[in-house]
Amino acid sequence: MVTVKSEHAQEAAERGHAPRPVRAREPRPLPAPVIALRGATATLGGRPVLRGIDLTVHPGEVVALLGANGSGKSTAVRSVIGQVALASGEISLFGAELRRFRDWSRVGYVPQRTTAASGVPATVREVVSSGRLSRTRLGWPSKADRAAVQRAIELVGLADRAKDSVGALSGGQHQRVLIARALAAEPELLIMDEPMAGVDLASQEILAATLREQVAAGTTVLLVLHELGPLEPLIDRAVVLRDGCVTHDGPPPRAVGQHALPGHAPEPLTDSSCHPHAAGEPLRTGLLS
Ligand SMILES: Nc1ncnc2c1ncn2[C@@H]1O[C@H](COP(=O)(O)OP(=O)(O)OP(=O)(O)O)[C@@H](O)[C@H]1O
Repeated sequence: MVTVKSEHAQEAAERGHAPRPVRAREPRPLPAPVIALRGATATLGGRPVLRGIDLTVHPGEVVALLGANGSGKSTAVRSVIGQVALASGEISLFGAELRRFRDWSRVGYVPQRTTAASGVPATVREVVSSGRLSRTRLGWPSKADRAAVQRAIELVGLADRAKDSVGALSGGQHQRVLIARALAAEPELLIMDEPMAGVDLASQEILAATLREQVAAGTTVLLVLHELGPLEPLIDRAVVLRDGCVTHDGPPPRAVGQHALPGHAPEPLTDSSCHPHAAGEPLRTGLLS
């Protein structure tokens, strides 16, 4: 075998240096998805609600989960945070199997419209502070903890209401408190179930600005939405559910006509199995005409 040395290699050899081997650069491993659901099925009240869902959310992505009433959106996100047990399938968070995942301070969750106070008198600051508990060390809030709570309150535009009882707030303001509570822990992943439900346009704009700031800081977001509204420009990808199955996973669909409005009629349960959405196939989500 004849070995041909390059001029450079020969020079190096003459100087007593071994030529540096030229190695092909190894592909960098992709970061683990922040959320990965594979083949998720769930049954509630004896009825299949999730029927084999695959859902992946990558670091820094903003993914909207869309679909008609009862299509399984809330159940899907509740399964991600361990509130609904799967009948089969797998879930991982930040690369860890859900049942081994302990680092909940990395996750902020805004549930579907509930009252933040649950009848207990509490101020806006107290409710928002409760979202910081997972980060609080030694049982007493540090200066950084207090600053994070104040920042979260300011982000949602409630600085002037911080000392007010949440019971005295409007529905939209309530929703902002819940969002601030989730932001107080400075989570890497924010999961929100219909954050815009019942929120007036002015509050929606505030929430959209808040979210824009989180996304710019690198937060990963999974949102359940009925309509894209002011959040549309932030959304990288939409996953559409229908009858517990994914019917679309890709660019956000354009909501048109009356189906773009909230409160549209649920779709009838017609399929008995999941059929992945084929490219070009019309989307039937209840959001679209
Ligand atoms: N705890 C429960 N027990 C029994 N059935 C349930 C329960 N929770 C939800 N369901 C049913 O599961 C199905 C999916 O509900 P889910 O709340 O996930 O839908 P969704 O897409 O979030 O709907 P919406 O847009 O109305 O919030 C619905 O038919 C609902 O009635």
